[in-house]
Amino acid sequence: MLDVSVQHRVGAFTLDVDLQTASGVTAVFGPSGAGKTTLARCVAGLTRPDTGRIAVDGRVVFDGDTDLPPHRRDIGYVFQEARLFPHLSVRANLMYGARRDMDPTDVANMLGIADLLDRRPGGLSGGEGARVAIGRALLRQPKLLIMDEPLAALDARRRETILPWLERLRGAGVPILYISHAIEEVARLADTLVLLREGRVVRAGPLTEILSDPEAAALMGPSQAGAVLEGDVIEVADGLAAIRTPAGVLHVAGVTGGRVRIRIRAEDVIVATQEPQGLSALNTLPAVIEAVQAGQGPGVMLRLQAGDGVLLARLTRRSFDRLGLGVGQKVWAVLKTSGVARSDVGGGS
Ligand SMILES: Nc1ncnc2c1ncn2[C@@H]1O[C@H](COP(=O)(O)OP(=O)(O)OP(=O)(O)O)[C@@H](O)[C@H]1O
Repeated sequence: MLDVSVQHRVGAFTLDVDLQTASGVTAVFGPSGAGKTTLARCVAGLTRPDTGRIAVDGRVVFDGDTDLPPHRRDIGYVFQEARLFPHLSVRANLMYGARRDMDPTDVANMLGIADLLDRRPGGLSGGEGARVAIGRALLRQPKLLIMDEPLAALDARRRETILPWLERLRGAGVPILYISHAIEEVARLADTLVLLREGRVVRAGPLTEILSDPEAAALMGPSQAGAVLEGDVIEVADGLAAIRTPAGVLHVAGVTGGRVRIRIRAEDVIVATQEPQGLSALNTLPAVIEAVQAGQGPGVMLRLQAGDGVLLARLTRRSFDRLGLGVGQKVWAVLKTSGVARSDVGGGS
């Protein structure tokens, strides 16, 4: 879908990236200053890299000879702020740059903005404005949609309301390059994860694989680490959903049905050497320690194989030593399930 090899220097910073993405959502994740926006701008044609080659859907948009302007690259770009035209209606904003014979109805329905078509952007909430901006980009029928921190300008509550719409976008078939430094967003939306640091790709691969890799967790910062499990709701009772995941059945509140993704933060996993009794936590899974990654600080990251699923657990070195833990040992993982996301899309695990 996207084939990028670019080198670009700005001031003291050098971007040097080789990246090939598949269909679906590719998240580019990294700390502030990693070069995420610079990469997105090079792909979109807003920044001209010093050297390199960029192909979108097999078509070269930049190399030594070619440098197509942004509007000829068949790329949609959604920025942090919606950047809507205040004097145009929502409908006219949506249709801006789209083929005249396009009908915005389907896209407006998908994004839940069909009732807003005759309004002006001035009266829209931040979340509504963001959805209009996404709809406008989609209506140009891009070969690639770049979303650069599209939720960063929204508060936590608005982010929460718009994420399900973005989850629906995953099913719309347009490949998405999703730039973010918010791991919760990335864990909910992405199929493929690219870790960018200091202008370079340090890891790239399937999201679930990278998020369950202790070495990648160390690169991302241990407080961000957490494996993602995908599963199906098999029953809902007392407000709790039973979800069948590869790691076992988990019970989670706030989920109604369908296929879901659950991010389990490494900090929310407690490890016990015996099956715990009389515990308030709902989710206890038998597991085997598969790998141990010692950090520079007081923490140790464990990779646990639970059934056919993988979990990460972060313990203090002191607890690790006290419990006499090691690779190959059978343990019990006790989960404080958090960060549960509803996802309509059967991404498979
Ligand atoms: N015009 C410029 N002149 C000098 N340095 C620049 C310029 N533009 C970007 N940089 C530097 O390039 C580096 C990468 O910036 P970039 O905006 O791509 O990072 P980012 O990963 O998107 O960060 P954030 O998450 O904070 O948006 C930063 O160190 C930034 O200061």
